[in-house]
Amino acid sequence: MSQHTLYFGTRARMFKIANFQDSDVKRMLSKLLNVDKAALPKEELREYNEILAYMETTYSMAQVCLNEGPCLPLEPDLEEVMATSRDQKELLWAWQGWRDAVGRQLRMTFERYVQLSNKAAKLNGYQDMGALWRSKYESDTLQEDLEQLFQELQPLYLNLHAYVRRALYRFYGPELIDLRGPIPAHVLGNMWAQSWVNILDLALPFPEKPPEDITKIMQGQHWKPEKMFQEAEKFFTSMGLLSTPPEFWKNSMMERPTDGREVECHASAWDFYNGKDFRIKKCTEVTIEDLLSIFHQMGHIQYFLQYKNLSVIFRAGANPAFEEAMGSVVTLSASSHKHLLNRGLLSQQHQDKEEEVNFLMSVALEKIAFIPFAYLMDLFRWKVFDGTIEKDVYNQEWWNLRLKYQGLCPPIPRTEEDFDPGAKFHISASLPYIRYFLSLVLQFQFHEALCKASGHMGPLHRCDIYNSKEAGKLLEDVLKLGSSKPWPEVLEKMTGETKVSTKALMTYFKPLLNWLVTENVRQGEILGWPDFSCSFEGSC
Ligand SMILES: O=C(CCC(O)(O)[C@H](Cc1ccccc1)NC(=O)c1ccccc1)N[C@@H](Cc1ccccc1)C(=O)O
Ligand SMILES: [Zn+2]
Repeated sequence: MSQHTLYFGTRARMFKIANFQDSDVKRMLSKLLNVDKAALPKEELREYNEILAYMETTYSMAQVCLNEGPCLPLEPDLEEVMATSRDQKELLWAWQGWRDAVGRQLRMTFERYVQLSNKAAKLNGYQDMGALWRSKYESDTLQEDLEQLFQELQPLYLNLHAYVRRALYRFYGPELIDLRGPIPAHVLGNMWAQSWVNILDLALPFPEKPPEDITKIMQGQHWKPEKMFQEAEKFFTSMGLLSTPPEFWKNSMMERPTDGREVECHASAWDFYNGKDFRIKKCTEVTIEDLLSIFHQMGHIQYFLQYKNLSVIFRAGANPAFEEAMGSVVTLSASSHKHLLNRGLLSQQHQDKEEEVNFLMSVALEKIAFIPFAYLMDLFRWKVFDGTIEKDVYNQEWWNLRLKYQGLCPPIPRTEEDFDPGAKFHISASLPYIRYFLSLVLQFQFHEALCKASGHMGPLHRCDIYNSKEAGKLLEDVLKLGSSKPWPEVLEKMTGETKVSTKALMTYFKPLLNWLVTENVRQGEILGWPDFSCSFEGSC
């Protein structure tokens, strides 16, 4: 890949872009100029690839061993513990064990990774690797725009945080939860506290009206991974979009291999750039969470299929957030009560007002809780790359950001022997993350546009674009463009707007925000975490 990139990058450097008129040619040349890590001298490129391989292998092979007995991998075992255990000691065991097994091992390597990354970025004409990552968004106000989006979403997050803190206080008590302080990071139902949907049972607004357990229904109906993939594909073809070729079903890895092969289980979608071979790699479990994850991956595949006739250089999303948003926007319809009922995954016909608040809470625990996490992941790395965060304070600076943006703190004291950011896949795999923050806002903006195109009337959270050929056409026209046009033009084609806007997201969650504010006022909640000195024994 590096040889190919270098060959074309070197040739592109022989031309002066300003001398060309054709906007496509100018766009192609400017994209070809960035050769990423291939700019490194041979020896350093080899070292860099070894470092990348070591970090990703360490992550994918890591396990946490019980005193006497089996060792548990992250997927599905440790994630299952984090999702279902309500014993804070067991949660702490998994949380700490994972960070000891991965983060600690990567600390030194990560320091060398930063050096070589920045060297490669400089050889491509960028200040540091963070600048190179940000350049993919072709905007010189990216960081200010992101901060603005984050600020607009703060009221929603702060109200959710205060409400969930109260729910956890009710369950775990004052020795663990400080009602005026940050929340310990191990009791949110997820290894990185990036999604809180697994503690919905503790945070249900109307517990007397619990939602049906879709995972149980899927297992009761004997769903298998292949059927989950077919279900996701059917959503896209129902909109008149493209079906997957035979190679996809032959070459994808849909389950963790049982023949002893060690695989990287973090889900991913792959384009082999030959117009025929497209694959998903996922260690699928039969759960609703994995079904929605497969919708996300199938969104990547649909993008591959739609832009496969473009020049290779344009076979990418309009920007990295568009790539992530396409699958997630379909997930918004697929997870709606209307859709799940229609697909036989729910039996309860009618959803009353209170059940609707419960539903919106489950979506908020997934999507709103995610906002500050997705934002801080690259705030951290951009500061590491630009030298603001020096290597001897990596871990405390990570937790400063986790406190400032997420209102979390570590359940046990951390030191600079630890490297907690490394315990997240994307940091060990050198994968940028701001794309998911931007995708979160974009997917609601897209959802609103597609719902409008489908003729949907009524609240946004009841919209299901399944079977809508009009929505499919709108989506197809955008996906076909790949990265051949500047993304504001593509956004305008889809939504009529040229700027990313939180309006649609706020509209979607309006009924929940109203309920949350009323509830938090009734409880006299403090929004935020003024008591951030982690003095409580046991908590933080
Ligand atoms: O990481 C993912 C899903 C994996 C992926 O589809 O984004 C995957 C990441 C990856 C894995 C290995 C190599 C490269 C990228 N991205 C792709 O498969 C992908 C990305 C761009 C183009 C084509 C495919 N989601 C994020 C954020 C997220 C997204 C949606 C819901 C919840 C959470 C996470 O789990 O923290
Ligand atoms: Zn993705």
